[in-house]
Amino acid sequence: MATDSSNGNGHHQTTTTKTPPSPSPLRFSKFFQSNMRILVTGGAGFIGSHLVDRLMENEKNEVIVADNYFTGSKDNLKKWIGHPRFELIRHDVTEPLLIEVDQIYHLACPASPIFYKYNPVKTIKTNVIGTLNMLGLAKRVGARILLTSTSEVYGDPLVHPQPESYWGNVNPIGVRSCYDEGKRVAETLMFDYHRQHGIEIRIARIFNTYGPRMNIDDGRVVSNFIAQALRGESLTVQSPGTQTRSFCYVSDLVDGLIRLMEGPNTGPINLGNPGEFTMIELAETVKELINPDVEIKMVENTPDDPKQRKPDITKAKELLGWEPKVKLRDGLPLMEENFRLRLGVDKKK
Ligand SMILES: NC(=O)c1ccc[n+]([C@@H]2O[C@H](COP(=O)([O-])OP(=O)(O)OC[C@H]3O[C@@H](n4cnc5c(N)ncnc54)[C@H](O)[C@@H]3O)[C@@H](O)[C@H]2O)c1
Ligand SMILES: O=C(O)[C@H]1O[C@H](OP(=O)(O)OP(=O)(O)OC[C@H]2O[C@@H](n3ccc(=O)[nH]c3=O)[C@H](O)[C@@H]2O)[C@H](O)[C@@H](O)[C@@H]1O
Repeated sequence: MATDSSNGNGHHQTTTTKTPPSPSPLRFSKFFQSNMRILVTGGAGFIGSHLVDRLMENEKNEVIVADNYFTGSKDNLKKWIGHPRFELIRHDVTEPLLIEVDQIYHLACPASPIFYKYNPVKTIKTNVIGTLNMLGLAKRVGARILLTSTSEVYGDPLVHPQPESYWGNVNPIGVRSCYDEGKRVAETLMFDYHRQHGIEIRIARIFNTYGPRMNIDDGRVVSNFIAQALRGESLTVQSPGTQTRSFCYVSDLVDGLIRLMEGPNTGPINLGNPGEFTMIELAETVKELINPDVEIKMVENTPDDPKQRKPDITKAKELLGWEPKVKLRDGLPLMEENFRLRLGVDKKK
C-alpha cells in the first residue's frame, strides 16, 4: 500500500507499507505439525550459545547455528551436537545462506574491541553484507529477524543515561567505527527492509553483557579482570578508570532477546542492566570477591573509548515486561566458577 502525504513545506513524501512476505505454508498445515525452525547466526559465540541453550529447552524448536568460528567455538555447543533438533553449519554470513527458517536471531559479528579492530574491513562487511544477506533470507522465506545491535550506536554519549531516542555521538572515521557505524548501518538496513518489503524486524541494543563462556583472552573488561585475578596478575584498569559501564548478566540478556523476538515491537529496545560502575569500582569488586592479593594497575587506554554508558530501560520494562534480575556481585561469582574450571585454578580452602 503506497500513501502520498504532504509535509508542512509543501514537499511530498511517499511512504510504502508492504504486507510481510508469507511464511512457509507448512506453518499453517493441518496435517504437518512442524517445529519452529530458528536460525542463530553467531550461535557458537558467548551470547549465541546461551541463547541456543534456552531455545533448545523448548521441544517445539529446531535450532540451526551458522558461525564461521572467528571468535566462537564448537565447544560452546558441544552438548547439542548430534541432537536431532540441532544443526551446526560452518558458514560466513558475508556469503548468502539458502535455508528454510521461521525466525532468525542475527548475532554474527566479533564483539570484543580487540577482535573487531583486528580486521576492521571484515567487521564492517560482516555488519553490512552479513545483515543484507540475512535480511534477504528473511524476505525470501518470510522469517522474522532480530538484530543484536549495541549500545555503541550511542558512541561517546552526551546524554546520560541513554534512551533509544538518542541519536548518538559517533566518530565515523575512528578505529571503533567498523563496529559502531557498522551496527548503525545494520539498523538502517533492518528498517529499510521493514518499510520497503514488510519484513518483520526486531532490534535489541545490548549493553555490556558478561557471563560464563566468554573467551578467556577476549580483551573485554570483565573477562580480563576475572582471568587476571585467578592467575594472580595485576588488574589492568585502562586510564582514567573513571569511565563507566553497566554490566548485564547473560541469562537476563537472553531472556530479554526472546521476549523481544516473541512480542509485537520492532524496537530498537535497550537491553542492559542500569547498575553503573567505574572501571576502578569494577576492579575493586573483582579484587574483593575473587583475589584480595592482586594489585590494580593503571594502563594506557585505546582511542574513542566511551566515557560513560548506562541504559535507560523504560521501554524494555513497559513493552517487554523485562528488567534484569542478577546484580553484578551475584553474577561475578558465577562467571568465576566457569573461569576456574577452564583455567584449572582451584578455590583456596
Ligand atoms: N557481549 C556484549 O556485551 C555485547 C554488547 C552489545 C552487542 N553485542 C552483540 O551481540 C552479538 C554476540 O556478541 P558476543 O558477545 O556473543 O560475541 P562473540 O564474539 O562471542 O560472538 C560472535 C559470534 O559471531 C561469529 N562470527 C563473527 N563473524 C562472523 C561471520 N562473518 N560469519 C559468521 N559468524 C561470525 C563468531 O565466530 C562468534 O561465534 C554480536 O552481534 C555483538 O555485536 C554484544
Ligand atoms: O556493550 C556494548 O555495546 C559494547 O560493549 C563492549 O565494548 P566496551 O564497552 O568498550 O567493552 P570493554 O572492552 O569490555 O571495555 C569496557 C571498559 O573497560 C576498560 N578496560 C578494558 C579492558 C581492561 O583490561 N581494562 C579496562 O579498564 C575499557 O577502557 C573500557 O572503558 C563490547 O565489547 C562490545 O561488543 C559491545 O557492543
